[in-house]
This record gives sequence, structure tokens and C-alpha cells, in this order.
Amino acid sequence: MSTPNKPSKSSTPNKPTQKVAVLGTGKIGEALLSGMIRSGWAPADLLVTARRQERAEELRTRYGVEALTNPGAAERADTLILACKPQDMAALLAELAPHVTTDTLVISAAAGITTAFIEERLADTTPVIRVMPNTPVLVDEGMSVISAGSHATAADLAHAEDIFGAVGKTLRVPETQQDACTALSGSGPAYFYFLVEAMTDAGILLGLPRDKAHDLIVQAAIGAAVMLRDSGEHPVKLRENVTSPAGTTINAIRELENHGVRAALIAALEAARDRSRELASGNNT
Ligand SMILES: NC(=O)C1=CN([C@@H]2O[C@H](COP(=O)(O)OP(=O)(O)OC[C@H]3O[C@@H](n4cnc5c(N)ncnc54)[C@H](O)[C@@H]3O)[C@@H](O)[C@H]2O)C=CC1
Ligand SMILES: O=C(O)[C@@H]1CCC=N1
Repeated sequence: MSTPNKPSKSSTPNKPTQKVAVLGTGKIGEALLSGMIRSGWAPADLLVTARRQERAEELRTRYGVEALTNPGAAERADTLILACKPQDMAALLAELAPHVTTDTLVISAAAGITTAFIEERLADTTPVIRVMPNTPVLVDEGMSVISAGSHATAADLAHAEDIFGAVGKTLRVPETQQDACTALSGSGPAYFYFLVEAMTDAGILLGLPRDKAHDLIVQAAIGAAVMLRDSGEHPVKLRENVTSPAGTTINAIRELENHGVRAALIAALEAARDRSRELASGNNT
């Protein structure tokens, strides 16, 4: 969990206390902001930026945080969390570059964007960290995968872990693994929602009311997730325990295999990994 009001990494006169700014506060930025506040960060130590004035107002009212311009936030904060879309990153960095000093830690949460992409647009030796969170940060069950750029120190990594650890687990990986982690973890929740949606449709086909089908599948998902996390058993063993000889489950498994669901998932995650790789190269379509 995070420790608010940690000592400042900078004694620059205009940065008297440790402040974290979220730049581009959309879904992920707001999820992170709300989690930091839930875990004890003082709203006074958090800054936000948003493209639209109404959005800035909404964040100010909802969280009691100060909303600034991007340059204003860069000048006031010790740590900047860039949470805009990858396609908006070059423009945001161009706006920030004159205002970011080399004692400011820059953390990017954008899919695909490499630390090198950011470093080459900011002053030499600016520490940069790449993080891939996921939306369960909203319920403090996120996973944030963290990699250091060329100039980020051990203390910078620990600071990033402190921030993202407030809303779930963190994992350090070499940056070469970030695109794969984005496919598995950043996008991961979407696959489970997709499965729940499809299985709820199956419940409708089998004659159940939608709300009951939804509740049954969601509880099966929660139960399975907790067992995966806490039982210490391999998923194959857990599945075998459900799969009785000549029973119901094996008939379903045969259909999943016949329809190539395993191969479809492997191909799907490979496509997500490939798209993450493309995003840094400026492919915006
Ligand atoms: N949604 C998700 O599940 C995850 C998203 N991400 C990454 O997080 C980033 C944000 O994603 P979302 O929150 O889903 O998108 P979003 O569209 O909800 O939020 C992005 C926000 O950035 C704002 N913005 C863009 N340029 C700006 C600028 N120059 N100044 C101020 N604000 C600016 C937009 O107005 C928008 O509110 C993306 O880079 C994405 O790859 C990472 C992990 C998971
Ligand atoms: O779909 C996306 O590009 C973002 C990054 C990971 C999850 N959502």
C-alpha cells in the first residue's frame, strides 16, 4: 500500500512537497486517482489535467483535487502519470517537454508507447517508467506491470510500485515483455467480460432469465478466480476436478476444443501483442 506524503525526491523550490499529477484523466487515470485517494493519498497532493473544462470540473468536484493545464501540472508535480491514449502521446509530450525537468519522474500508462519514445521527446536523463495497469484498479484488484527506462533509478521504480500498489498488485518485467503483458494483463479483463457475455447468452438459449444467467456465470467466475488464486492448484487440476467421467463438463469441453477456443485465445492474445507493438510506431489507424 502506498505511503502518502513520502519525502520529496526533489528539493526544487517550486516543488516543496511530493505531488503526483495524472495527465489525461480518462478511465484509467480516474481509476488510479480514486484508488490513490482510497488508499490514503491526500487530494491536496494530487493534480489532474483533462482536455475538456467540464471534465476538469467533474474531477475537481468528485475528488477535491486541483485541475491544471498540462504545463502547470508539469511545473508543480514531482511525478507525472501520462494516461492519455497512445495516439495522443506525441502531442502531449510536445506540450510538456519545455516544462519537464530532469528531476521529474515521468510514468506512462499508455499501451505500446516505449520509454525510448518518451525519453527522446524530453530533456536528457529524465527518468521514465512504463506501466501497464488494468481496469480492476477500480476495485483495488488491478495488476500493474512496471518497466524502467534508461534513466529510472531503483528509487523511481519503488515509487511507481508504491503508487500502483495502492490499487492492486505490481510486477516488474523487462520492457521487452511489456507488449506481451499488455496483451495478457492490460487487455485481460476484457476477455473475461467477453466470456461472461457469451456464457450468459448460452443461459438464455437454455431458457434461463438473463439476470439469473448473469448471476450464475459471474459467481462461477468469482469462485473460479478465487480458487485459481488461493488453492495453489494448477488450472488443469482444477478443471479435472469439475470434469466427471461421462458427465456434463466433458461434453462442453469437447465442444470448446472442436471450435478451436484454445487456438482462438492464443491467436487473440498474439494479435493484441502485435497491436501494442504497432502503437509505438505511430500507426494510429
Ligand atoms: N482502458 C484500459 O483498460 C487500459 C488503458 N490503458 C492505457 O491508458 C491510456 C488511457 O486509456 P483510457 O483511460 O481507457 O482512455 P480515455 O480515453 O478514457 O482517457 C484518456 C484521456 O486523455 C485525455 N487527453 C488526451 N490528450 C490529452 C491532453 N493533451 N491533455 C489532457 N488530456 C488529454 C482524453 O481527453 C481522455 O479523457 C491509454 O494509453 C491506454 O493504452 C492501460 C491499461 C488499461
Ligand atoms: O485496448 C487498449 O488499447 C487498452 C490497453 C490495454 C487495455 N486497454
